Amino acid sequence: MVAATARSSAATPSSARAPKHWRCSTRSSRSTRARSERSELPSGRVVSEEELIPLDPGFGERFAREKRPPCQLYLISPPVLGDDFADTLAAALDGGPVAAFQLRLKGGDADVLRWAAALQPVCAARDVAFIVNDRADLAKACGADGVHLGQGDGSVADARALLGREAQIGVTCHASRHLAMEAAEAGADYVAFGAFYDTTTKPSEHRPESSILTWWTTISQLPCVAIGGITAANAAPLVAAGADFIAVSNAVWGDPRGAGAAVAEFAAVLAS
Ligand SMILES: Cc1ncc(COP(=O)(O)OP(=O)(O)O)c(N)n1
Ligand SMILES: Cc1nc(C(=O)O)sc1CCOP(=O)(O)O
Ligand SMILES: [Mg+2]
Repeated sequence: MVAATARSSAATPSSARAPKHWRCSTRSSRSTRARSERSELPSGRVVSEEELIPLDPGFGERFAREKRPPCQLYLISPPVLGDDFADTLAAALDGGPVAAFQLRLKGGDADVLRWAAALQPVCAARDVAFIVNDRADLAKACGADGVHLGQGDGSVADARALLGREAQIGVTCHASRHLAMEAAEAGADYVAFGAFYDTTTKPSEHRPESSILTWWTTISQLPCVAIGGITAANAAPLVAAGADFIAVSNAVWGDPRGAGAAVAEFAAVLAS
């Protein structure tokens, strides 16, 4: 995905590719389907199996996990961008290794396209994948490397048809193993779990345990992203649990020392 080998460039904006071995999804689609069955409680409420059988926090210790590339940083833009944000982004990306940057703006199309034009070259010059949030059509319009889709942002199939096989398509999966398996089967390039910690950037009622990352990396080669309230001080358990990427917004853009210093601190955590 956004990644280990993100190779974004101005000339070939869609060239951020996942290593081939990260592309295939789950090892066994048969077990995937079995695990995602749904049951009906006596009350009539339909629940997924995962709600009935919580994950054993020690799950990962009983399985050998394949070695994966080290965890990388995935930056999420602030919700509102100041006039000098292109410079702020450049400072952030120069602070340490960053795999991807997501443009996450909730204003109009014109705002997204204007900022994409300003920020994409900053990312491309540094080999950082440029991902557009929510909208495959806008990702296509600006030649982004990919799109991040929430559960209400359209299907992976439609985004793939529009953006092509090289595009990086990520899917929000909250705290749900079921959603992650569905996303993988639909052809996503990464699954995102969150929010792991309190965050004011995007209120979330979902609070996964870090063990969901361990579970995912045990059953799937597809990269997983951890998001939500992540700081340099609280990232380590998520990295240890298996996150392939940590996605961060406020801890970088809100750092009083500046975004570059914040990225450098994350780099130190990821290197340790
Ligand atoms: C990497 C990553 N993970 C999760 C999200 C959240 O997406 P979504 O649930 O659609 O919410 P919004 O960000 O659109 O408000 C994300 N953007 N990126
Ligand atoms: C955009 C987003 N999605 C989340 C999810 O749980 O899916 S949490 C989140 C906010 C991430 O920003 P910060 O690093 O400032 O908490
Ligand atoms: Mg969304």
